[in-house]
Formats: sequence, structure tokens, C-alpha cells
Amino acid sequence: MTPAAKLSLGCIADDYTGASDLANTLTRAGLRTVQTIGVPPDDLALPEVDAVVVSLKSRSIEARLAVTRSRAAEKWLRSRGAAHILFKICSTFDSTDAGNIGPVMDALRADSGDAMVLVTPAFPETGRTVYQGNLFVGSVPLNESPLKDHPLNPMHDSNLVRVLARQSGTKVGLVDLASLTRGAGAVRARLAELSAKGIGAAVIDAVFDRDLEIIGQVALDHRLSVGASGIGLGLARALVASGRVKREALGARTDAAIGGPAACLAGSCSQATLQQIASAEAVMPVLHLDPERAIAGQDEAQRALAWAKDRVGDGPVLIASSSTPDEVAALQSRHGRDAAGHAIEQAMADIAEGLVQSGVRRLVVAGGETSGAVVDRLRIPGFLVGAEIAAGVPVLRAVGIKNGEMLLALKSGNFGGPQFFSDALNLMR
Ligand SMILES: Nc1ncnc2c1ncn2[C@@H]1O[C@H](COP(=O)(O)OP(=O)(O)OP(=O)(O)O)[C@@H](O)[C@H]1O
Ligand SMILES: O=C(O)[C@@H](O)C(=O)CO
Repeated sequence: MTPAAKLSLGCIADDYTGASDLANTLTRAGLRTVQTIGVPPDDLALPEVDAVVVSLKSRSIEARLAVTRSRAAEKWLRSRGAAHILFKICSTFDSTDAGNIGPVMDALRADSGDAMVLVTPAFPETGRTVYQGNLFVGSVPLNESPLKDHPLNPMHDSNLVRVLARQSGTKVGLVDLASLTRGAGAVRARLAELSAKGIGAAVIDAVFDRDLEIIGQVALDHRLSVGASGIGLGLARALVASGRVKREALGARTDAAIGGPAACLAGSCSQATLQQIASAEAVMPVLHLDPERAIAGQDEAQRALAWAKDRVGDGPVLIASSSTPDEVAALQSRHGRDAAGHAIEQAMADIAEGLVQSGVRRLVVAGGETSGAVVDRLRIPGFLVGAEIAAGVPVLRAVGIKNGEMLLALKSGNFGGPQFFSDALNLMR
């Protein structure tokens, strides 16, 4: 990116798959977008863009650290001229009562000087809608969805006003769908009412993309918003509609093939990923790691690499640590949740590193934390967005890596259809 280019939108994502989901949404809405891993170093050559999504791995770390890292990203984005910053969280509001959405929002709100922050994880394209402040995943409330069994942050309350209030020092209110359907003026009036009561964060209902377009218009009055790809869509469409950004035609970027061996890694234990692994068994060799051995040391990663070496020359392979909720719970009770998760992530990173050393240039990774560990280990500084594999999951072309080119797909645990792994590989030529 040239130093003179001014960003129309700055984004801070709390995990890497979420960042690529948002970068995909912004690209499809016509914004020239790049995804960086962390705050980019000054010598990273990036094209001229309208939006930068800085990817952090801050969803499941200590709140204090998440705040510090988010603030550093904010400072960089503001210094590049971003008038509005979107803090990208998960569309299933993944967090615990200790944070990190509330603490990061509070800090960025203080920095922005905004009296009011709009918050919505709605992303209708993937079935995430918010009504009366309650988040629905498909047809069920969040607390009845598979997110109740998430390995790191099980979600047991679907009322986001309550969830956010427990994490935040800011008073939280609601803008309901009835206000929203009366248009941007009604939303602004409702926000003024909330503000007069000392409320500084408003969870906003949204069920359809048209709701997000209204939210996007209103959000641009402010310097900060918090939400998932849906609010990204609203902001991007509002930027284009207001003439602040000239819509970029899709396909303006090269999708040149890379070829070479391909592999998939799955560390997500979501229902969607478990089903995708089961479907992949029919079309490619699949190795199920022994999670107990992966925690014990590096032998399991070495075993996986030896297994892959014998097969990857003949076609794609899949290596998965994923287990069912009962098995995950049993493992966590033996080793602790964070220790088990971290050790398995590191085993996945070891495997990714070994695969790339042996020539793999096309890599599909399932799971946000898993993707974070893998991308960090591969020292990839950023990505350009390519074709869309499934809602929220684009093909990514690595930029700034030392050894040639690489294509990746970073899949959020819950995203993608049953054949996701083959769908991804079909587009990653
Ligand atoms: N068999 C297993 N038992 C316990 N934990 C596991 C197992 N396999 C993977 N894990 C851990 O579970 C966590 C899965 O988180 P990850 O973010 O990768 O997936 P996800 O939460 O489904 O995806 P997303 O964050 O994109 O929704 C990681 O910390 C991973 O190491
Ligand atoms: O918003 C989502 O659901 C995803 O982009 C994500 O962040 C999952 O990790």
C-alpha cells in the first residue's frame, strides 16, 4: 500500500478465519481489500486498497493482551486515514464472561471518542440473525445451537445485551427490529434516547441484508462499530452508495494457478467440520490424529508427516484432530481446556510446516484458532482475496512470503457445506 493512500475502512479481526470471512464480504461488496496478519511491517508491499483487515489471534487470549493488540492495530489503521473502524468478532459472539469482546470494545470506544457504538453479529447469509437482542444460529437460539459445546467458549446465553453487559464497563442497550424497519432516521432517534440514558453500546437487531444496509449507513456517523461480516456488508454498501468508495469490479485480480501438492488440516470440532471430514473420507485419504499423543509430544506430528509423505504426491490428503463433544470434554478434563487446545494447535502448526517444507503449496485449514497457529508458523504476512468457496470462506493468495506462492483457505469452524474440502480444492488450482 502506498503511504499516501487513505483507507476508507479499517478492520480489526479477532481471529484469522473471521478476518478472511470479512475480507471476502468487503471484496464482494466492491471494496479493494487486503488481509494482513497482525499490524503489517512498514516494508510489506501491499497494493492500493480501500480496506485493510488486520487479523489478530485475540479471541481466546487474556483480555488485557487482546486490548493492547487491538489498540496497536487501531493506531496503525487510524494512521492510514481510516475514519471508521470495525472490530470484527464472531457471528456466534464467541467469548467468555471475562472477555474479550467487551474489554476491547470499551478500549476502542474510549480511543474513538464516540458516545455510542453499534454492535451486531448478524450475518444472515450464514443463518446468524438477531431479534430482540437474541442471537439465532439457523432456527435455534445461540444457547441451543452446537455453540453450547464449543471447546474454548461454550455459549449458554443467547441474549446479547446480557452477554455483552457481563463483559463490558459500558452500559448496553437495544435497538429493536421495529425501530430498524422504520429506517435510518428512526435508528438515530433510538440511539439518541439510549445515549440520554447513559447507554454507550447498542446491540442492534438484524434479520435481512437490507437491515444491515440501514445499520451500515448509521454506523458511518460513528468512528467505531462491533460485529461480524454482516455489518461489514452494511458498511461497505454504505461507503459505495455514498460515493466514498468507487465499486471495484469482481475478478479484477489475478487468479493464476499455482499447482503442486495440496493438503487439508482440520482442528475445528464443530458439527459442520465433523460432517465435512466424514464426507472427505470418500474422496481423499484421511488421517485422524490421536489427540492424546498430539498433546504428549511431537511424535504424533512426525507420524502424520510420514503418512502424508507417502500419499500427497498422488492427490490431496486430510489430517484431522477433530473429535466429538464428548471426546473433547474427556480430553479437556484430563489436561485442561487451554492446555489441550494449545498443544493440538501446535501439533497442527508442526504438520503444516512439515507439509510446506515437503512442497505443499495449497493448504486448506478448518478452525479459527487452528488457522491462527498454522498461519503464524508459516510466517505469512498477508493475503489477497480470491474466489468464494462458500459463504464466508474465500481462496486466499499469500503475499510477502519468501518461498514462492501459496494458496490457502481458512475455514471458520461452522462454515461451508458437507463437501467443503473438495469444494475448496476445486477452486485452488
Ligand atoms: N480432539 C480434540 N480435543 C480437544 N480439543 C481439540 C481437539 N481437536 C482440536 N482441538 C482444539 O479445539 C480448538 C478448536 O478451535 P478452532 O478455533 O480451531 O475451531 P472452531 O472454534 O470450530 O473454529 P472457529 O473459531 O473458526 O469457529 C482448538 O484449540 C484445537 O486445538
Ligand atoms: O463470523 C464468523 O462466524 C466467522 O467469521 C468467525 O469469526 C468464526 O471464527
